Amino acid sequence: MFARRLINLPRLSRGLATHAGPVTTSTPAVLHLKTGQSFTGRSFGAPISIFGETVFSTSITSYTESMTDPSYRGQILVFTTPLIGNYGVPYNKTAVDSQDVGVLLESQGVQCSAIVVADVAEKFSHHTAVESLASWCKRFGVPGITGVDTRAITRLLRDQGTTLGRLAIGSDAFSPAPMAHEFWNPSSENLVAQVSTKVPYQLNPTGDVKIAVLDFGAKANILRALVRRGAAVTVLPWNYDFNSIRDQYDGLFLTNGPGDPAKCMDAALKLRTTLQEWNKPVFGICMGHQIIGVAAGLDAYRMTFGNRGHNQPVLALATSGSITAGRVYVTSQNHQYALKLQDPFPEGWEPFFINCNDSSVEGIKSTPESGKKVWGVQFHPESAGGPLDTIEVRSYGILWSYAC
Ligand SMILES: NC(=O)CC[C@H](N)C(=O)O
Repeated sequence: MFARRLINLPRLSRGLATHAGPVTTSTPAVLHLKTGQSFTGRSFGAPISIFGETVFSTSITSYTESMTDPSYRGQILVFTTPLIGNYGVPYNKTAVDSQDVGVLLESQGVQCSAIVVADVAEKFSHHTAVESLASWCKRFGVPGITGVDTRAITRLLRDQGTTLGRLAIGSDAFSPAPMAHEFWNPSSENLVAQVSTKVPYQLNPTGDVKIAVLDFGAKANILRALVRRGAAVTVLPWNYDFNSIRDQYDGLFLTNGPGDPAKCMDAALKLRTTLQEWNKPVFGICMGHQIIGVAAGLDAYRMTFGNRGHNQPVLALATSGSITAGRVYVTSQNHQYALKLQDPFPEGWEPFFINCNDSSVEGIKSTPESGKKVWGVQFHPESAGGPLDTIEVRSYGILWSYAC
């Protein structure tokens, strides 16, 4: 597959590996926060003004993966790492066949609404790079602001919590900040319905284990991870009635996705029936984990500023598969909501991981006595980008448990 991917890369990708030249303009840009603060800088990317939910990520690398993750839909993403864009953007297409999801990054295009960086790289250099971060943003209609104090913005977001924002570009930058009621709130919409597949499709149909995937806004690497382990994958819209076809499958997977899990109650109620009546493996990541938790009887809540970055430590509370109770794993995360830790847990369920920084629930599983094989993790074991500590979670999630 690797060789095929190289063959399919266009010549362009090698010819333009390094670029020198200005990527910013002198066009002014202002980031307004609903809480009243404004930050003035310079514009890059698309010269358009937008609203969004302002969040910060502590990831040092993988801006391309983060920005193409559908879970960032509607968000103005502040990078705490000062220099962003220095390795450019790779060609985002791979071979299109039934075994490949067709993209190198996490989806076809940029998903976040805007980005905020201290210092956008004027030069980029990487052997896979075909364009600058600024030109990529421009092509996808995504504005950026550079030259702002991202440390100050991050401190505000940590203290005040995730805040609605507006990135005003060009002449809009000279207009007064919007009134509090004018800020658009992406969480008021069903973002999952916007990013989920509209029609079912298959990957690797000749695979030996048949997995149905409920798509809440899947990162491509989740689908790759299943296909590479030999699964025949059927991707279904987020609210598809899986119970009507479940007999055809060996396992069910629920993906990550943007926004408030409360917007996906329909899926959680259908899943409750699945969990009651079906004993095959079910596994979920991030939004998928939250939906499993809600279906199991737990509550989800909105965190103050969420967890976003590739350096989030989680403590395992149970031993299962390659995971050992008492060990800490470094994980990749991107979430604003979490499941409430309650005591006791609903019957048949137990906490699996807990966050070492804020004690939020990072994983749940069915108990051994329940006779079920159900797991959910709040973090991203598929690690694109991010550390590989929990990489095996994805195997035992469905395929390992099926094989055992
Ligand atoms: N990455 C995700 O799936 C995010 C889950 C959910 N939308 C949240 O923000 O908590």
